[in-house]
Amino acid sequence: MARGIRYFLSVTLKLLAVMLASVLMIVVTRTATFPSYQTSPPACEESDDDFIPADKERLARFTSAIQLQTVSYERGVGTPQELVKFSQFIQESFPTIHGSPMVRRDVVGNYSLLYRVEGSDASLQPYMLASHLDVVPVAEEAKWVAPPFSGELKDGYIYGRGTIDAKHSLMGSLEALQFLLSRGHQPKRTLYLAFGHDEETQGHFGAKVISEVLTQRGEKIKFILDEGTPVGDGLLPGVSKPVAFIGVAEKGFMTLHLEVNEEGGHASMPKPESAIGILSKAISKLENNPHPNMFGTGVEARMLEYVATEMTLPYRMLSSNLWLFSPLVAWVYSKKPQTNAMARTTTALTRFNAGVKDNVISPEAVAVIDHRIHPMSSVEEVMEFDLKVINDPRVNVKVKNSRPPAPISPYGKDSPTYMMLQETIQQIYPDALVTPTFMVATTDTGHYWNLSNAIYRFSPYVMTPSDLARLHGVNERISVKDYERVMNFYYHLIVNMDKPLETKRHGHEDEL
Ligand SMILES: CCCCCCCC/C=C\CCCCCCCC(=O)N[C@@H](CCCCN)C(=O)O
Ligand SMILES: [Zn+2]
Ligand SMILES: [Zn+2]
Repeated sequence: MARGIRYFLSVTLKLLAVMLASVLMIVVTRTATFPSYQTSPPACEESDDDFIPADKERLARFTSAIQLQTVSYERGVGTPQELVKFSQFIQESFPTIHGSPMVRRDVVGNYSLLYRVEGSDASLQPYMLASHLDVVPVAEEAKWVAPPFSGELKDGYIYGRGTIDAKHSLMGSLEALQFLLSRGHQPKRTLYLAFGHDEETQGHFGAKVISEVLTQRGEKIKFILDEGTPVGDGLLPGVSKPVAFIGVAEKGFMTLHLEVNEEGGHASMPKPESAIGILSKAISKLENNPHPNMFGTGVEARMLEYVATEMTLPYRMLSSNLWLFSPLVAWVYSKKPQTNAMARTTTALTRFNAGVKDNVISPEAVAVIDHRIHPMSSVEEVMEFDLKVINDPRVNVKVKNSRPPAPISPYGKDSPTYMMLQETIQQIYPDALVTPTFMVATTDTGHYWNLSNAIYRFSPYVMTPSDLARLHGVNERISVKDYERVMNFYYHLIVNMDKPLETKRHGHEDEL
């Protein structure tokens, strides 16, 4: 009997050893032979007169744009006078654009701007560059090193609300267009510039109306580029080179209104449970029960694979073997807010209101939850999960607002438009790696899904880990160098969009 057990154990151990050796071999082989998704930057044809310098005039225009306090507060509550001023300022600052017979300008939804620059080849589908005129309000003004609406230049940086979100792309694309038109350039492909005025409150009166206008015109758009993920410096562990993240998708969102109504009364005779207590328990359950970690099921995994060959060895091994290490990477990702946001549907408790007086038991308690929905999940799945977690019929849960995750736009070598974007990025950042990702925040592109199946979100400035907090936060800023890159990025993009969307180099047919 004992011999039998010994034999069984030794066979099992041998089998395990063979399995382990095989797994090890696969891991080593994949690490050594994993394909590279990076392409070498296109040859540099740049000359001095093929470059937009961040000179005094251009910087002054950008500063003036930052000084306009185009704040969006709540849906439908903004700063109309400032938006009108911004619109006038744009008209005065870019006379070549506004005087060109090729350009049609429409004010849409009262304050948003839609420009159409007529291309010479009507057989080509138009494309669209998008941004927004509005900004978020300023909090903690005392902590700013320069006044938040000053556009002040300090140590090579321009400070101010809107410098990175997102007046750089609005002004940068206008500068590029003005530069090209002033040299007599007519684009081959028709180009739209779309600037919503209420992106920060979901674009219901701006981008949504722009989309309706374009739909009425029967437009189908070749590709759309909006504000988005940046060129990260130190954002991706294991990669020392800068990484340009192209947002090929975007999380959905669901804003929930939670309400509890109970009997109020005199604070001297409380019941065991109050409206405040019941709601607190519900939201505490939501916070303690995060939505499932979905890392490895979507674009976030491709993001790592695209840069795997450029990573330091341990990271390279993990990223080229996600079939095995996905659970480990998922766990690591869950540890930091910015990576956790890529791994799961997030739950942010953003408002909590109750009570009117110290000695009155509040009959009502209200909270707001801001969920950002992972591209592999859905509005329905998130709601079902929450109701199960709360599991209390006294908590009334209503959806204030929601949007499903965005469809995933084509990416990689099979997508000529993505490759064109990649090459344009490399013209500005020759040392950068380029990888697809999804946006954890939302953009106006949520209103453009019916216009195009190729929607990208990218902002051509560099962001370090410590810059993350500047976004919607204190000391938002962009370097002069980066603003110069932004202008030149749009310049190259417009020029590149006049070349055939290619084709031989990537093995595809020319397409419209
Ligand atoms: C491994 C990490 C790799 C991550 C790489 C990306 C790092 C992310 C860095 C920057 C993202 C910049 C995003 C800027 C766009 C912000 C858009 C925005 O503010 N949207 C608002 C819309 C509000 C609508 C009303 N709820 C939002 O999402 O809240
Ligand atoms: Zn923005
Ligand atoms: Zn924003």
